Amino acid sequence: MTLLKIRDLRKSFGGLKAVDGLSFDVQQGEVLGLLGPNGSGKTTAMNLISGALRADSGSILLGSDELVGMAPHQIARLGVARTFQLVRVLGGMSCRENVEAGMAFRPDHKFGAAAYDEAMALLDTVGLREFAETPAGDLTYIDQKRLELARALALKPRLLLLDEWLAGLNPTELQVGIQLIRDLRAKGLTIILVEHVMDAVRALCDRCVVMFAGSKLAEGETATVLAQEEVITAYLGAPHV
Ligand SMILES: Nc1ncnc2c1ncn2[C@@H]1O[C@H](COP(=O)(O)OP(=O)(O)OP(=O)(O)O)[C@@H](O)[C@H]1O
Repeated sequence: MTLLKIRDLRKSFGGLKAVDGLSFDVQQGEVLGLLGPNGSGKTTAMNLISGALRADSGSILLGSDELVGMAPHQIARLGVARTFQLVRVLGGMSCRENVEAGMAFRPDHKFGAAAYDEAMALLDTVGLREFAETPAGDLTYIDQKRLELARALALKPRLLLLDEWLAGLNPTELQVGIQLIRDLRAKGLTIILVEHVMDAVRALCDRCVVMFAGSKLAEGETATVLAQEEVITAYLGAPHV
C-alpha cells in the first residue's frame, strides 16, 4: 500500500531549481533511502514534505491528504515527524520535557502522569532514560540526536523523516543507531532516510531514490541502485562513498 505519493514536485530559490520535477512513492512500512551528492535537493525535498518549505508546484499525497499548502503543524498532526540535519532541541528544558513537547502536536496528546510515563518510555527506547531530568543543552551532540528522535517519535508518526540522523556516529554508535531504526521499522513505521553513510543505507533501506541536481536520477532496490553506473558517477569524488 502506498503511504506517500510525490508527483512533479518543484521548488526554486531564485534561479536555482533545488527540486525539479521530483516524483516517487513510499510504500507503507518501508525504509526508503533518499540519496544524492551534496546540494542535490534531498533536504529541500524533506522540507517540502514536512511543510517547512512550500512547493512552487506539484503534489505530495499522504494517504488521501494533499500536504502541499499545509502548515508544518497541520502536517505534523497528520503524522509526519522529522529530525533535522542540524539538531534542534529545546536546550533549557529537560529531556523529558522536550519529549512531552513533541506529544503536544498529537491529536490525542496526553497530560500529567500519562505524558510522563510515555515520555520516559520513549527516552528508554533511545537510551536516554537516565538523562530524563538533564537539560537538553547539556547533552553531547550524539545524545541530542537521540533526543530529537524521541521527540519525533512522541508524535506517534505514520511517516518519519530522518535527515542524516546517523551522521557523525562512531562505529559502535552507528551499529546501535542502525538497530534502533530497524526496531522502528519492525514496529511498522514508514521511514524516509536521507543518509550519506552507505553502510547504513545498505543495512536499512529496502529501496532508494537517488537525486541529482533536483531531479530523480535512479530509483529501485538498494543494491541494484547503488551498482548503477550513473549513480556511481554522480557520487564520484564524494569522500563518504
Ligand atoms: N533556503 C535556501 N535558499 C537558497 N538556496 C538554497 C536554500 N536551501 C537550499 N538551497 C540550495 O538548494 C540546493 C539543494 O540544497 P539541499 O540542501 O536540498 O541539498 P542536499 O541534497 O540536502 O545537500 P546536502 O547533502 O549537502 O545536505 C543547493 O544548491 C542549496 O545551496
